Amino acid sequence: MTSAATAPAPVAPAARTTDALLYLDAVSVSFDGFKALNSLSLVLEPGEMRAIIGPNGAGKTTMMDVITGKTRPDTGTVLLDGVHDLTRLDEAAIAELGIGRKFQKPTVFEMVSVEENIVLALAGPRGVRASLFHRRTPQEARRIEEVLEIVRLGDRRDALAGALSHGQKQWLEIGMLLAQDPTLLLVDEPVAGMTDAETELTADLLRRINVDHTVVVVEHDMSFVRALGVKVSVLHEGSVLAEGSLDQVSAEKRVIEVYLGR
Ligand SMILES: Nc1ncnc2c1ncn2[C@@H]1O[C@H](COP(=O)(O)OP(=O)(O)OP(=O)(O)O)[C@@H](O)[C@H]1O
Repeated sequence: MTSAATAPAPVAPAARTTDALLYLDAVSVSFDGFKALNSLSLVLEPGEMRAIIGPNGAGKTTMMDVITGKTRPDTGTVLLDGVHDLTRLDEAAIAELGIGRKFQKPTVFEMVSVEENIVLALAGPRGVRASLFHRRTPQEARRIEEVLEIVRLGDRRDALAGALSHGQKQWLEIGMLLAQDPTLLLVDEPVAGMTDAETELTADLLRRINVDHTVVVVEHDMSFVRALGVKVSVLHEGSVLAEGSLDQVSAEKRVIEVYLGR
């Protein structure tokens, strides 16, 4: 029998330690001794949109992998909403908490319509047949309309996703992410391969999404980052080299040396 003196202390609910939506502190990741992240610290306020830039190999993808649970850091703190320790959760649990990620290459269901792609994303794990044939609730129907409108694909709703342009496929995939209404959207190089006009529209689209979502965008295209008009973090060799407006970081000597001036 356990005596009162040795009984385990009651577990207190996790105390909120920061007001940040996303809090990374001193995060390091090594691959065979090479530090892909080297004591990276980054704080994202609720409702913020942040652009992440930096040369190839700076650690941008690895940072996204750590946030989504794909890669476990060797050391460091990663908190969502000040209470959820993301280093202890797997990818499914992190997605469940409301972190959605869009990879660089669009992965839409090409053989079904644009609208059906949104329906499938909205349904989550309900299964393809069940989601395409079940009767939509008014709330679901409203959400589908809203998402189609935000990603500017209302007039292509009946087109097969496979028939869309590259840019439209990217927007559709962003729409599929939005359908699940994540708290935090991570978007990896959304405008790579887009025309200038599509790039401009994508900046508008992300600004619209940022009205009610927190967003992190990794991108190399500086005209796009300028159009976003948000705070920028420059990564280099696995840590943050500079932070501020694009004009501020662009004026920093080290940033010009390692990235912008090349
Ligand atoms: N699984 C892995 N095994 C070994 N090395 C890795 C692994 N993943 C990333 N790296 C290395 O870690 C470093 C950071 O890579 P990462 O992909 O995070 O950079 P990045 O900033 O996203 O680059 P890019 O702009 O080219 O996408 C690179 O040197 C890369 O080769």
